Amino acid sequence: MYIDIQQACKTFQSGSDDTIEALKDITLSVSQGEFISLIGPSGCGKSTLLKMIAGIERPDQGTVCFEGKEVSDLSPERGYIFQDYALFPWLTVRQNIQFGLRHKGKSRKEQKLIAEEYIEKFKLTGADHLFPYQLSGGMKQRTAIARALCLKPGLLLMDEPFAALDTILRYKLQEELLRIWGLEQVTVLMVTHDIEESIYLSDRIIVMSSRPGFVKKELSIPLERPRMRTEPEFMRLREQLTQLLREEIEV
Ligand SMILES: Nc1ncnc2c1ncn2[C@@H]1O[C@H](COP(=O)(O)OP(=O)(O)OP(=O)(O)O)[C@@H](O)[C@H]1O
Repeated sequence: MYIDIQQACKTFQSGSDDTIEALKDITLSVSQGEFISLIGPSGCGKSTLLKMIAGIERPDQGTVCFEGKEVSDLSPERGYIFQDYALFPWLTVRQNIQFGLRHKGKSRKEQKLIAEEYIEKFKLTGADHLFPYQLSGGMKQRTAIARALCLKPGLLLMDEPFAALDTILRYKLQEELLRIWGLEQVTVLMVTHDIEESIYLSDRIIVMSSRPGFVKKELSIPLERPRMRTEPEFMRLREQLTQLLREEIEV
């Protein structure tokens, strides 16, 4: 199994005495090449789970394995895209993309060639000399994905990558992400709050319970791509997921 999580638990200390039980007995397996969405109420531990797979957080109990080995540290094999993209503000688009390549020990010539390829692939030509504060939300997002993907990770972990974007741009970038996913043969695990987005993109949707988060339901999406948001099966799945989430969210 590509990712294998067995009964992982995570509790955080908040203040001197209080603890927050974020994740409880998470068991989850992911095959290579799958596109998975994690969906669940706010604060149920989705980001924590993603960070455990990235190697940013460690479980208190249970195991998180990637390609058969327990995750103990960050690795370029597991690209992580933060909620706010975390671009380096003092570097241009091109320099942001080249950054990881330099650290991976690529020669200057290779860095330039690979950066150029990804600037083109992500339609950032003409914006390559701009700094993050000069970019639109979509450009920031494309730079962050290009920066992660140019390192050729096997796994792409994305934390609400489209949350800050307007609907049309979000649709366009969802299509773009599917295109890249098909092209790069990368496995994707994405956190989202958007039910429609999860159905449009995923092979499988993992629905988490409210905190402490556990896997409430796994839903395979049998629809052919490209998917139509208006087709009856899409709408039925949307209704089913809405109902599952409603049960978890107290108002
Ligand atoms: N480093 C930390 N220290 C203390 N508490 C934390 C830490 N990281 C997360 N938490 C707490 O753990 C719980 C789960 O947080 P997490 O960010 O994983 O949830 P989430 O499902 O991604 O939330 P959202 O959907 O709102 O982004 C929350 O109650 C959060 O406050």
